[in-house]
Amino acid sequence: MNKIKALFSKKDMETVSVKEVDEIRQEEVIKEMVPRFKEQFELNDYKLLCKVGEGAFSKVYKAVPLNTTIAKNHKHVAVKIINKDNLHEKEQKEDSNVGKTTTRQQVLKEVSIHKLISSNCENIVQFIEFKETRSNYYIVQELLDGGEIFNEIVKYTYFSEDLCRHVIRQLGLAIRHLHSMGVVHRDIKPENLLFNPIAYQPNETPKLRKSDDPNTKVDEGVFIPHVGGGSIGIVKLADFGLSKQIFQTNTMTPCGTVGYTAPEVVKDENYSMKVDMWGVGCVLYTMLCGFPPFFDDKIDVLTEKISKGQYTFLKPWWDEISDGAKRCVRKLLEVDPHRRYDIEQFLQDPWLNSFDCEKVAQQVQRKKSRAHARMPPHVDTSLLYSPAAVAMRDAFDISNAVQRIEQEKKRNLLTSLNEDSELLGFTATTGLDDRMFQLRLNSSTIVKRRKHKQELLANK
Ligand SMILES: Nc1ncnc2c1ncn2[C@@H]1O[C@H](COP(=O)(O)OP(=O)(O)OP(=O)(O)O)[C@@H](O)[C@H]1O
Repeated sequence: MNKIKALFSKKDMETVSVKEVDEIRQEEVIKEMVPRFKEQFELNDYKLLCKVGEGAFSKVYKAVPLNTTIAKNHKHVAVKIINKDNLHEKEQKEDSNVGKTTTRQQVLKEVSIHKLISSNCENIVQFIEFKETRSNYYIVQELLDGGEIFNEIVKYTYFSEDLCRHVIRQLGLAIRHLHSMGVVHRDIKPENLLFNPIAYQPNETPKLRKSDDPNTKVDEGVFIPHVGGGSIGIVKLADFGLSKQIFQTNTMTPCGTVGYTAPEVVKDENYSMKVDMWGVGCVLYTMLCGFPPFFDDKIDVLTEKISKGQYTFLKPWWDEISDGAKRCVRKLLEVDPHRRYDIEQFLQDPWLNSFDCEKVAQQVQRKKSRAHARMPPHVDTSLLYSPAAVAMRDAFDISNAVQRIEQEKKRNLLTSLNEDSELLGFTATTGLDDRMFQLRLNSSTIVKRRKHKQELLANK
């Protein structure tokens, strides 16, 4: 209350605005709040409000800066907290997380790289400061209120080509900045793309593809060039835990998230900046159709598919996607890194530079009216709109993939076949190799993730 008294003593009653008093009150209330999280005890300069994310070794909180210099520029921030004890415990239990941030030196490396690259690029999450206490490391960064692009893919099932261009171009600009500083990210995935939200504008007539279930497809709304679509505005690249400054030298450290890892990495060959371009290809593919290019429950089969570049533009999901978009994906998912797009080539790609919302909208509208007539009668529409997106994170996370292999070994095949109600599966019906796109997604994994999301929301 002293601050309020001071304010009144400086100004006369009439000139003190309600807003000024409210702001001070809010500040005082926040300071007095009882800490809800154990991570708060050693952290004096920030008030943790709620958990906004979690990684293999960290928890990320939305927080209010109490230090006025930081509060001047940031009403809220994101504090990534890495607990030192958890880190060592996990390190011993999960040797599958090789290459992830583990030691103090690696945390400091993440910090120094993030610091180095976050200025002068609008598409990289801004670094604010680093703190270390007895129990934790704290990496303070700008808060991206929208959350992960991953969740938006799950929400809308896939993105329109306009929205894909909007997102992937911004990722491209972030990567150009990184690569120009000799830094390779090595973990490009939709979970590491965060965004600032914009107001959602519904479409008068929602656009549908023939693979959509009209009862459940959430429309992404109006796309506004250079502003965004859905509720996705500015997109920024996050998580520099696997980044490495390599300059001209090639690197051989295994890293990344299995499904998005480049062939030269899974084959243990020397690799370069081009691994990020493979990641861009995987993200673009996933945004365009709603499921990832490489998918398999068995890690060795998945690895084999990646190393051979075995992916397809599956029917019917890819039928309405333009040739330009497919060409761009092909140039990125090129097994030979020498033939793969580099960042400059990607940013000059004709499809990427062809904003044509009107034309696309008309085409979609025309196709929509024919959509149901063309739907093959044997295709179960309830399985078309990708449940794969919901399971993507699990499917691509190294530790989860390894866990699944273990579970699979334990599980008797017959029992698992009898658990029909627990398995969501679909097999495409074209002449292509079925194994390429047979997805068997364990619904319990989906349920677990949904529960986890509910807990996160409840904590907010
Ligand atoms: N600046 C931010 N603003 C908002 N949310 C964030 C921010 N940084 C991270 N998050 C959320 O926290 C999650 C985990 O953060 P991050 O990826 O940095 O942690 P990690 O431990 O390195 O994760 P991983 O296991 O993927 O390596 C992100 O996927 C995102 O949902």
